[in-house]
Amino acid sequence: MEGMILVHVFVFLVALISYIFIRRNRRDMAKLPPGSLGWPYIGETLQLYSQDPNVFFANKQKRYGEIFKTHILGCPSIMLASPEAARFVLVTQAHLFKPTYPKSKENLIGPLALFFHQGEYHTRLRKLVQGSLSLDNLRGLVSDIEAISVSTLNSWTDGHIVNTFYEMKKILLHLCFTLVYIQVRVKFCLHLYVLINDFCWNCLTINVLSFEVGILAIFGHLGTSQKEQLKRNYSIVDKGYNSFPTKLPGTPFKKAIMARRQLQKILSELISKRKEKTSIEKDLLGCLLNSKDEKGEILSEDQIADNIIGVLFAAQDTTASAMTWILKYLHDHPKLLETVKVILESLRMASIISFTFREAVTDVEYKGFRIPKGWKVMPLFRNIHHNPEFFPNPREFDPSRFEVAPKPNTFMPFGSGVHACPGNELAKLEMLIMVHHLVTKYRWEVVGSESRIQYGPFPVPMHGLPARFLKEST
Ligand code: HEM
Repeated sequence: MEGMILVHVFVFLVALISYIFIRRNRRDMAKLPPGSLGWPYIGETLQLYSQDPNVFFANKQKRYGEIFKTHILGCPSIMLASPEAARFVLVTQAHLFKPTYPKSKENLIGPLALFFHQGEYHTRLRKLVQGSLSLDNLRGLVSDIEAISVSTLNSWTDGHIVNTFYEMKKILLHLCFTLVYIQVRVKFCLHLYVLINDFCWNCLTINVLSFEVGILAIFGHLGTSQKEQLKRNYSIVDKGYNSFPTKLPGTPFKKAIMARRQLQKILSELISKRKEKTSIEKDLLGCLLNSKDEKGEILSEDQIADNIIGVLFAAQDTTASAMTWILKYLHDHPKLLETVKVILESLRMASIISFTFREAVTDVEYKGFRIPKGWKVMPLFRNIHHNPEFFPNPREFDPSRFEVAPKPNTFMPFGSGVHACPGNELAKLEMLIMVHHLVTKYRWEVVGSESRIQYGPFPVPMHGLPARFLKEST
């Protein structure tokens, strides 16, 4: 009897060891995806910067297929250009990949902002942000958005040439103030584009009138000096965000760090003032201030500030860029007035967020390929949106393709999974209102025939789409 037990134990152990051995071997055997890691350390960074990044990725996909490796900005990376792979990283196996940003950007926005985190903290913050951007809350904003859009559009019609992108940003700045009670805008940057970007941000001077009205709508009556401080610091952070991250005195980055500190101070004062109020507001600041976790803990002031700045950062250039593209496509295809489809097709064509970043937190195997721990993983939204298998003649602007819903996971302008965009309804609302007023009451012509794109960091028609606007006589 004892002998039998020993034999069973022996057989079981042999089976177990073989299983572990085979599994490990299989994992070791799983190879890295095809592709080139380029030169030591610099990898393929130079190739990437010497051309349009979208061409770089598209050529790679042609050569290696839907999953390939490269090495950029000092990071070994794996690019994923199929809907299934994007879903794997962003949705089904999201816990195996963490969000990743350069430290310099993280510090400028605020390291406690939700998109740098995953797990419990992220879930808690996300609920609050989503709550403040709920359809119920947005309904209350419709008339504000309309008023802002109409007054901005009217201000364009005196015959001068408008830098469309820059003007769109003003609208959004305005709206953001209304939305979250704060004063900073930092661009939602995908760090590959940081050094590519030579777009001139100097043109950012916040429109005094809209700034004043926004401040009034948000804070009631603020002292002139406080308003001026907000305006000044806001534009400094904005300028420094995409500059080279050096702390040498006098550089735009160093100035941005200092401006960010100032904003923190101003925000802190505004938070204290809000705390003194007895009424409970439903906006983002209200949601963050009133939140308690299961232990009854409230959010710290830094957590609140970083997340307010973070939401603004995520909200502004993305929507301004999308609206500028919509204007361009509407201008190029004047007969297409079916607003919703035009917006969707513009989002597909422009693919504002061309890709996103994650980092593998452990060795991961995907379709027989190994994604080593610590490597960057990039789902390439643009490549998916421009794949003829999912969108025939992908370079053609054709809103009618949205008469039929796209196949699952092939259309992700707002991302997917736990970090998908909580502001997507607001963005769509803004775009709808803006386009509605534009096409019903205004006409415009694009000045010049520039077809190039600039990245700042999001794709925008060159020079921000200079255009002249006319109000239609009623
Ligand atoms: C056309 C406009 C917009 C586009 C194309 C866009 C796109 C995206 C995408 C693709 C992501 C996911 C990034 C990732 O997975 O790494 C994202 C995240 C985010 N977006 Fe947007 N967005 C837009 C407008 C907005 C607006 C208006 C807001 C807020 C008012 C906003 C707030 C956020 C936030 C807070 C996140 C991070 C969510 C998280 O990490 O859980 N976005 N956005």
